[in-house]
Amino acid sequence: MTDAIRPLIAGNWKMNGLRASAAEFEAMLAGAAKVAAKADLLVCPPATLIAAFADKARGSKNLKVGAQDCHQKASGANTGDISAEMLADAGASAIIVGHSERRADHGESDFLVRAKAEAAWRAGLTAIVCIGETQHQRDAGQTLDICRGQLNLSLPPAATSGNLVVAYEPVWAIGTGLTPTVGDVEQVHRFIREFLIAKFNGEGARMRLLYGGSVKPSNAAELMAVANVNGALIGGASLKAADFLAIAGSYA
Ligand SMILES: O=C(CO)COP(=O)(O)O
Repeated sequence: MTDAIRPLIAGNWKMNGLRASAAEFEAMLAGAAKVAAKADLLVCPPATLIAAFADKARGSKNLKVGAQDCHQKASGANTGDISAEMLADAGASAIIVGHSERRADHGESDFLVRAKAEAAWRAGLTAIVCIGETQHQRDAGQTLDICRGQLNLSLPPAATSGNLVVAYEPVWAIGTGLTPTVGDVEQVHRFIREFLIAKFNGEGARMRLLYGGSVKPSNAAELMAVANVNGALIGGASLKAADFLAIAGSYA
């Protein structure tokens, strides 16, 4: 059943990119058509670049622009924050919520992540909810328990295959060059799929489930071929058009 799920290759630029990065984005846009038959592409630049990139991508069916975080409220006295409605207005089509860097650096709880996912939906956007264990938790054999807890508390009950993407990003694999074995990825993704089906029935069977953490052109084909891996959430390698498109090309 999962074979029918259309893959999503998403780039998370994190706190990287200036207006001059538009050239790199344009190269991604130009190359996107080649992989469009097999996968959807999403680039999540810093908030400062969303509107400019979304303007460039307007009308493109191949590549969309997303955001990396949002505030849970629509508007108000929240200095420095950006709402999902503002991101939608800037042209974003999806928002990453609950990235481990937000959970760790900004103390974001599962409850807040859930509220942010609901904020994305309120604005009509897809929520990409991130989960994953730390090295310490992995060493203690708690990987599946941690994932279960995060899934339980971070996913709102109204999740559908249209409004939710789940990204499994083991924290120890992010930016380290380390990746879990194919067997480990398969085990965790199967666990997540079973959780989603138990909670959301048929919708859970169709939700996109991304792997993230040190995905690069040299390991993408192997990771993307794992059962229940329906795409990737890519950090460092998504900053270069050649690498990002090569990863997406694993499906071509
Ligand atoms: O955190 C990530 C994507 O959200 C993964 O980052 P890297 O691909 O740089 O390991």
